[in-house]
Amino acid sequence: MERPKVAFLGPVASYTHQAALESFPAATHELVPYTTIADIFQAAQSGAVWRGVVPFENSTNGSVVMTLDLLADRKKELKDVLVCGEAYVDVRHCLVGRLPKELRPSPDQPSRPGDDLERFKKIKHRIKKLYSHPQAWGQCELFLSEHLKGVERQDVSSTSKAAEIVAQENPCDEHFTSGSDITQLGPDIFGLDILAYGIQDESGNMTRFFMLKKEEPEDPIESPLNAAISPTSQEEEPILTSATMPSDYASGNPFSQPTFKTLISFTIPHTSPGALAKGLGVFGDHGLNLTSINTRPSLVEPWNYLFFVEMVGKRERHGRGSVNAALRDLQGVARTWRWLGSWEMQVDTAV
Ligand SMILES: O=C(O)C(=O)C[C@]1(C(=O)O)C=C[C@@H](O)C=C1
Repeated sequence: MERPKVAFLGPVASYTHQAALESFPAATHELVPYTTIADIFQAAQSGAVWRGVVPFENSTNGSVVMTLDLLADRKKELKDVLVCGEAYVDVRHCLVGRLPKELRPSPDQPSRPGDDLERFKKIKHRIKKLYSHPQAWGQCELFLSEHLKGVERQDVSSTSKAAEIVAQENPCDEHFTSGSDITQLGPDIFGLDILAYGIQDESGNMTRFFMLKKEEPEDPIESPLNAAISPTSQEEEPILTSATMPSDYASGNPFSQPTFKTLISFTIPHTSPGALAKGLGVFGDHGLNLTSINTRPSLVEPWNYLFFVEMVGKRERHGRGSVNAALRDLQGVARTWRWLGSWEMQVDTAV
């Protein structure tokens, strides 16, 4: 039987690949590498894949701007893409490259903690260029500024792409000029050596990933997509809700009800004083706990923004509940809004 396709940011061994493997086992899913986060959104929109996995935010370096910009969907080419899940992955960056033969640890000699750093100090002057995903630099700033200050950095589409380039540029130890950081899966796959383990600034460094899908008929009715909301569309919107789940999230109780999260984007009339406070106020009015807020330029007019809010709760097709009620109120104060999905919340392992 054909396995459902899942898109991830390739090549293999990126953190997005790791997140995809954790949520969609390779035995039952076909994991397909894509070059950019935009390609993954497009593959979800076109139905070329059943699910897509994209990074959303990192605990050290914050939001992944590319993902927010695609969720903003300014060209209205991704109108059916919804977030349908999340996953947390521990991100332990490794600097990889090629060690000279004499410094390569022998397989039968277990290496001791700190060995890698001692080795690294002997060869760091040979590193002339670093490659990585832009999001990763900000997670490793302390190590990079202490040991590799001033070394040229080149942004590439993923940490595994960086490792692939480094492997090609350094076919043998005599040609060791560049390094990249990558998951611990990477060095074996690309035939590279780990020059330094765990170079991220924060030991608890984590990235949260979103699972994307194309909207399905059983999903709640889509909101008027980034379009002006007229009073009639407010009445026509058939929002039927049920009570949102009681929130004992992160309790770890296996018998508790699953808890959901919802992502909404909206724009406000910027010249109207208090518009943003009113927009955010509707969620508080309905007892909804906001879990993240982001903004991106709307690109409709300079200094106008699109706001993203994430909350605990679920928009449902049938019944009455807090998220649906808040969305009804939001229609009265927002210029445009869009529901971007509701999904079962996962517990951050650091909690
Ligand atoms: O380059 C990768 O390995 C990715 O999966 C991308 C990405 C990101 O965009 O945040 C994912 C996790 C890490 O935080 C660094 C990079």
